[in-house]
Amino acid sequence: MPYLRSPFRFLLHYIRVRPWTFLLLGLLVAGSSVSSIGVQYALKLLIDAMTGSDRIRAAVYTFLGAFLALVVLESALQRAAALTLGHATVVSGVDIRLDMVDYLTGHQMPFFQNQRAGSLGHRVSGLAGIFGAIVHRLLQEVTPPLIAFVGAMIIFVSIDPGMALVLGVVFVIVTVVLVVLGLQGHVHHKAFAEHAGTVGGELVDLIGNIWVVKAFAAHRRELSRLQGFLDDEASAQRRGWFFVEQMRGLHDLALAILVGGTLIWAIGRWSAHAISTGDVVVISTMTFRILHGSRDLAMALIDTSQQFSYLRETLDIIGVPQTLSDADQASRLRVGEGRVELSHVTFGYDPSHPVLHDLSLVIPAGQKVGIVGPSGAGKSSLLQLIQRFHDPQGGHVAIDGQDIREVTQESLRDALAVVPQEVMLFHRSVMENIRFAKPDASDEEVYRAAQTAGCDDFIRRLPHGYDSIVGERGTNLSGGQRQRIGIARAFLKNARVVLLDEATSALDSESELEVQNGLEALIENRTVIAVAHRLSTIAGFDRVVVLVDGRVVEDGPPQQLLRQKGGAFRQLWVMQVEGLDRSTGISAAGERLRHLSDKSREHLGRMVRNAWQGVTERT
Ligand SMILES: Nc1ncnc2c1ncn2[C@@H]1O[C@H](COP(=O)(O)OP(=O)(O)OP(=O)(O)O)[C@@H](O)[C@H]1O
Repeated sequence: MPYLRSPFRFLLHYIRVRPWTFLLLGLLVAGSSVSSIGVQYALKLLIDAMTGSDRIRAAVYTFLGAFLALVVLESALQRAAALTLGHATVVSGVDIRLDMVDYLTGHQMPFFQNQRAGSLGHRVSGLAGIFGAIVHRLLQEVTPPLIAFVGAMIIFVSIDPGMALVLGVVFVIVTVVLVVLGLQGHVHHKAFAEHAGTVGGELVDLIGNIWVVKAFAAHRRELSRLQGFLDDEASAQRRGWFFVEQMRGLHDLALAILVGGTLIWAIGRWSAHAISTGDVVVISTMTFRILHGSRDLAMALIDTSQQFSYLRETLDIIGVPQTLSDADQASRLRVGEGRVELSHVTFGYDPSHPVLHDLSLVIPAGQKVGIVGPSGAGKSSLLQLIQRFHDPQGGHVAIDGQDIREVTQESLRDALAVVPQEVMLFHRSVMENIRFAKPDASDEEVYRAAQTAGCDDFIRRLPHGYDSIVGERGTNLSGGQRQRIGIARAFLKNARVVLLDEATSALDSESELEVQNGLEALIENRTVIAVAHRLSTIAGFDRVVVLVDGRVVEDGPPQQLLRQKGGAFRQLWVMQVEGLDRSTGISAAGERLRHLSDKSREHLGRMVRNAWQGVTERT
């Protein structure tokens, strides 16, 4: 989106979305500022009519009427401007946040992994706030003093052009000096903003890791660490305030001297009968007004420049171009039987360090494939490529014969049901979380999905059954319960291709048995690609692919692979049957396999056999 590239374009974009509202707003603000000058001028005419030698009664009442009418008009226009401004910023704030979240969801997963979710959320809300603040400053604090200045100059020129020139120059000098000084103080505001950002980040981190804090009895330690950050923030804030107050004091002094000087001069001219009483009144009130306005103007300009820097910084983060967007001519994926093909796929998060090497796999529709291998072999990366969370640097992935880069990401993900290793749940009810897969599913369908996934019983035992709130990220549920809800959600989606990324990793043996039936129902008549550390999950699958360092080292039906003496799959199987748990067994095995990664595949196989010779012999 080009308007995310610069703060000006950003502002302009959201003004253009509602041109009439903002035009009306501009007219109302200008109208109320002009009326306020009219009020001053009507007052001058009124006083002149009252104090003039002829004292025409009718003229006095006419000017009084005009004065009162202008006072009412000014307030009415001001109120209308405030209401329109409120409306414009509120509705634009909704648009901005929706657009930003829409744009954010188009970023690749690493973008989110590299950012704190809390801070991104704050930035999205912050953008709406900044838009409102800038529009408010420009229309309520920059435009009125400028119009007042122009109006005052017109009145002063009609009274005394010399004085108009002097006051005009003074106004410009005072404003420029204040802006220059204010910008120097920018460094204090910047320092405060940075410290405030750090405190915010620390708080999010602390609360997000509250379990660790409690488990390590680190409550006092963390409080004193936080106190350090808060103290730094407080001193930066104090320096900023002190600076602003110094500026205000300086301005008040200049204001007193200038207004006093102007009045003395005006009264001198009035004594010499060069100007009227009304002129003296209008000169003094307008001088006071524009010099006061110069401070508001300077403050508003400084503030706006700071808001612009914050806007630029936020757009630099949120508005980075999306690296993985749909192709221009992308069509919807035409879902067929669910054939998945990876053809010569080479992929690395860092292209110079591939995690998958020239990998080819054809998975016919309806086949159930288990992907096994040591930790870091690239199993999850393979599933991510099928979901197109990344594009491979070489080769391609196709579903039902269509290259997934040529179909819309939405249609691709519609066609896949995924149960990840760590099931993410919204801070919503269980019902809403399961129904997320199919928003129009009836309650009955949700219950059925939950029963199939083996989670109906425990859900009904929750305090509010299906209406129970699962807590942020599902913290009110156990890991196994979350995973079963994840399976129910995938079941409800009813997609042709099912991806399981260690879907049973968080289940104990008892729960696993409960879920096994659910999983079997989920995968029935579907293409299944399952990453599994717990090999029992895939024992009944049609095929097992063993990945080591991003390469396929074995591929075949599990029974056949199990018969291969010294084969990698057999080694892994033996280790689990022998009772070695995942942390001591598979990971260690994985590490050992990984060290052999640079050897040829054949050599690797031989080394694997040797490495686990002892274990094999015991079988
Ligand atoms: N987002 C990422 N950015 C950079 N490197 C990554 C990222 N995700 C994974 N990797 C690296 O890619 C390699 C393969 O990781 P992957 O998660 O695919 O392995 P895996 O076989 O699924 O491992 P595990 O069984 O431990 O889950 C690892 O070296 C890992 O460190």
